[in-house]
Amino acid sequence: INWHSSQIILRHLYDLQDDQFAVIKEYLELETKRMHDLERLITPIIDWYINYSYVKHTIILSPVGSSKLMSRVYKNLSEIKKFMNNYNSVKVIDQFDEHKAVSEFNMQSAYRSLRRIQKVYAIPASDMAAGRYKDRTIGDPMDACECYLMSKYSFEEYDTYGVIDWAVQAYNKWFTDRPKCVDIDKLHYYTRSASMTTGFSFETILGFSNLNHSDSTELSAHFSLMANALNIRDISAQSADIIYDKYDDFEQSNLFRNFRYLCRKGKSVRPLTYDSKCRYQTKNSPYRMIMPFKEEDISSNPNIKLYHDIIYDEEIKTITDMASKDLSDAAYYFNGKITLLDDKRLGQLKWFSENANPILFGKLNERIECITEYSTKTAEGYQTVNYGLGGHFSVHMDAFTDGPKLNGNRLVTILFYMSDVPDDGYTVFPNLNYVAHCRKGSALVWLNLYLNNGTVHSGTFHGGCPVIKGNKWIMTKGLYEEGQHLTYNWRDNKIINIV
Ligand SMILES: O=C(O)CCC(=O)C(=O)O
Ligand SMILES: [Fe+2]
Repeated sequence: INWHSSQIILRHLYDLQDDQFAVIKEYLELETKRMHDLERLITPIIDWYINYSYVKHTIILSPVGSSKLMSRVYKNLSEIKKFMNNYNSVKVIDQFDEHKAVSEFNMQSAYRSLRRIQKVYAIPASDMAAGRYKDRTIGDPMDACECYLMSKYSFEEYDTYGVIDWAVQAYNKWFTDRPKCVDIDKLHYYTRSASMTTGFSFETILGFSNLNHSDSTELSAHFSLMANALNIRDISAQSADIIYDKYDDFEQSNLFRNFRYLCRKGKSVRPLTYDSKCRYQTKNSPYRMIMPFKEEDISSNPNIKLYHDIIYDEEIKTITDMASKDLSDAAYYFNGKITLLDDKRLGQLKWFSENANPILFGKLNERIECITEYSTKTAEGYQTVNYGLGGHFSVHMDAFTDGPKLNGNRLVTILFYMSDVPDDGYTVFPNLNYVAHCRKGSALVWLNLYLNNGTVHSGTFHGGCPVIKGNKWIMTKGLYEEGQHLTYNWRDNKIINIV
C-alpha cells in the first residue's frame, strides 16, 4: 500500500493503528493472564517443595513416599512447561500484519513528496523544517531526526543538494540534545559523498564542531553553502529563488520551469484580453433560463472556459463516497506506456462508467453536452482523483500523441473540481500563463485539438501543482473525436502533430 498517495488512504492509517493496537492489547492481556496462571500454579508447588525439603532424604526410604515424589515431579513440571509455552498469545501475534504496516519504501516516497513540495515551491529547508511556507503555517516543526531522514532519503535518491540542504538542518538541531536517531557518522558520510559529487567540500564548511546556532547565521551559512556549490556569484540577494532557479537549470525545460513558476505564483500572469468575459449562459434551453450556467472565458485559442457551480454538493458527496471505497494508484500514461512514477503523478483514482449511477452520471452527461455542444456517446468514463501528500500531476497533455485510439483523440477535457484547496494545488497551463484554482463545484472545459484538422494544441499543456495542505478531489472526462460533427476525418490523421 502506498499510504501517502491519497488523503483517503492516509486516513486508513488511523484504522491500521487501531487494528494493530487491538492485537497488541489482546497479546498483553493473554500474556498477563498466563503470568497469573503460572504464578497460581507454581505457588502451591513451591510451598510443597519447601515443606518437603525438610524430610527430603527420608521420604525416599519408603516406597509410597518415593512414588509420591515421582508422580508429583512428573505432573508439576510438565504442567508448568505447558504454561511456559503459551500458544494462545503466539497465535495472536500472527494477526499483527506487518504487510499492512508502513514500509521503508513508503517512507522513502513520502519523503520524496516532501522534497518535491520543497523544490516546486522553492521552500528553503530552514523554513520547511519550521513548518513554514512564506507566511503560512504548513505543518509542525521538524526535529533533528526528521531532517536527518530528509538528508538520508535525498542521498538514496542521488539528490545531492537535498543532502546538503537537510544536513545543515539536521546538524544544527542535533547539537542541542544529540538524539540517538541521528546517526552522525552516516550524516557525515552523506555530506562527504555530496561534496565529492559537487566538487565542493561541504564538510569543511560545515566544520560541524563549531557550527553557529543563531538563526540568521544558520541561514546565511546555508545560502552561501548552496551558492558555492551552485556557482552563484551574486549571493547578495540571499533569496531562495536564486538557488531554486539554479536547480531548474540542471533539470528541466522552459515548460516545467514556467509550470513551477506559476505554481508558486498562484495566479495567472497575463493581461485581460478581449476574450476575458463572463456571462450567464442559457444555451437557449428553457430550463437554463431559470438556472443558467456561470460561464467565464479563459482563452479562445485554445478554447478554455471555466464554469462555476456546475456540479452540486450532493452529487460531489455521492461520487467521492463511492470512489473512496475503491481507489487505486494513479498511473502515468505516456507514449503508449503506463507507469507508476510518483515523480510524474501521485494520486489515487477511480474510474466510473455511467452504470455506476445512471441517474447522476446521466445528468452530468446532459450538462456536459449542453455546455460543450459535443456528444458524450463516444466519451470515456468519469475519472475521479484524490491527491495525497504532495499529490500532483506533472505537465502533460490529455490528447494522445502516439496515434489515434478506437474513438479517435481526446477532443475535449472536462475537469471538475470537487473540493476547495485554498492556497495551492492549482491546475497550471504553462504555455498560456494560466492558473486555475481548485474550487468546489467549478469545472474547467477545454479543447485539446485544432478544429480544422485535429492537430494537438500546444497551449493545452497543463499540470496539477503539488498539494501542500488540504484535500484535493477532481473528476475528469474526455470526449472523443468519433461521433462529433467535425470538418476533418480523424481516421486520416495517421501521425499526430503538436502545434
Ligand atoms: O489535478 C489537476 O489539477 C489536473 C489533473 C489533470 O490534468 C488530469 O487528470 O488529466
Ligand atoms: Fe490532464
